[in-house]
Amino acid sequence: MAHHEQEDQCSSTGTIAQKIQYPLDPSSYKILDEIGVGVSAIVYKAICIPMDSTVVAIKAIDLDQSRTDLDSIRRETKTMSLLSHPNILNAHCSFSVDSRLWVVMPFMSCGSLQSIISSCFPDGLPEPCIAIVLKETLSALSYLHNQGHLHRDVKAGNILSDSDGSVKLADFGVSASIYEPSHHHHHGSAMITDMAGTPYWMAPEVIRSHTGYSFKADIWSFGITALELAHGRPPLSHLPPEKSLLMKMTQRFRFSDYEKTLKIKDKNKKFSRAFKDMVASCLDQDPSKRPSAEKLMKHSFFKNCNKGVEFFVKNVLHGLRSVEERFKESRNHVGAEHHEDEEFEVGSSPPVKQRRISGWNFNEEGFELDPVFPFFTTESRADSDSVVKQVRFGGETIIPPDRIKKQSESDTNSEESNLGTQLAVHHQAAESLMALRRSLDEERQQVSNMIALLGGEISREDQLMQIVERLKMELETERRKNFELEMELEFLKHQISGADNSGGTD
Ligand SMILES: Nc1ncnc2c1ncn2[C@@H]1O[C@H](COP(=O)(O)OP(=O)(O)OP(=O)(O)O)[C@@H](O)[C@H]1O
Repeated sequence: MAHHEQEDQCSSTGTIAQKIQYPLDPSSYKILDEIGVGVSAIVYKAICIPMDSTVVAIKAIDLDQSRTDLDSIRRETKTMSLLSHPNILNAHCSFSVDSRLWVVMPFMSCGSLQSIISSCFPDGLPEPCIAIVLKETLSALSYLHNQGHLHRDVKAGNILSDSDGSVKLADFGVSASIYEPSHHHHHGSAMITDMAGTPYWMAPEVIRSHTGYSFKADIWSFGITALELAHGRPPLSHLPPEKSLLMKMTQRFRFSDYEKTLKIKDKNKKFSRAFKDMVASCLDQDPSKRPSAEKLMKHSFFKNCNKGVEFFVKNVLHGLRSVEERFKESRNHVGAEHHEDEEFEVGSSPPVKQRRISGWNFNEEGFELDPVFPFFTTESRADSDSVVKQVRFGGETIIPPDRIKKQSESDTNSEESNLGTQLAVHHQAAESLMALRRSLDEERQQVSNMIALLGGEISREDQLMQIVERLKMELETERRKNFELEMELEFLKHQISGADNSGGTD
């Protein structure tokens, strides 16, 4: 039974009267296939029967999971329908069907850039194609910002593409207003104090939330999207999407550090200086230092992007299987290989377990950001001798193949004993760190003694410089190790609360 909550968005205003009005009842549409699943929505490919069977996409949003009322949605969709830009995907119409809101929109036959990457370019797109996609997206963002709107959920999953190479930014307003309804305007400028968007793409000030959300937060997400397109997934996506954890990480995120890791990790992958510079400017911790969308358009990366959409069509879209086929395949794939790779699954609720992704690793030698969670497992209860330690290789966490099976068995059978063992191992690690610190102190003392003995041969200034240098290095090492332990502890807490929750429901 359909309720026509959504009035005609188009005919009521003379300004866009030429826009075709799509029917507002579900019986006018025939659903053909499922093409995607979001957090609380399913996206279908459908035809609109009275409209010469035009192919459309219908996003069916579960209103029970939303915190807003239909009036706000209606207002938001109305605002949206007044916006018009070649790189913005406008919905045809929307109406409610039982507890779902159907948003009918043009069908973009290649789906989202996220779906393209996940099925065909797991390691990311070639730079000239990234430039094309980002340029089009930025043009949409610049328009939105100039009109006084924020997007609040910029990511590859919301950039859609058609087979002719057109690129459109989608999900403006609808999802944002539905999932995150309360907007507070401070001092006349648009500042939103609630959480919006998806954690990995969120700017640090948005995660901290009390400082508010402004246009510059969209620019941060744009920078993260650039990295997502370049490497197949956003930074930190191997961490559980808990905001508390991501807050700590994002605040420490420095693009320069991140870049160093990538150099070590992915030697064959070379990006231009202009690209890196553009991304770095978006990922400045200080929002006021990030460029506006308009200014970013003038960046040399976009100015020198001389390849047209044909290049994108030829190198990415050409020969791509249909979005529905890819979606089906990804679902089967996820079902079959779930135990091997627990990365983000299209169509599932956000993952609660640690995801073993080797693509993003911040913890190379001499590098501060390393949220690597050591993967320990046991063959027998709390027997520290039988603990299988992870083997770190080129920044990836590799579990010896013969251990994987045992590990997955023990994962399910003795999760608690694993946690116990992990805590014991962490305790040991903490102790060995203390021991290391003691031995460093001793060594420092010996060096001082030596210096005192050799006093006549090295100048006092040089001696002091040497000591300072050495202490600096030691401090850096300690800081890194402490950070590592802190992250591991967070992860363990996360696992323990996960185990508690699942224990409660059994
Ligand atoms: N208009 C469209 N035309 C073609 N495919 C679409 C369209 N809209 C969405 N899709 C496909 O459906 C998938 C899921 O879309 P949806 O907007 O629900 O999820 P999302 O943006 O990835 O996640 P979230 O729910 O967090 O916004 C997209 O990745 C895309 O491949």
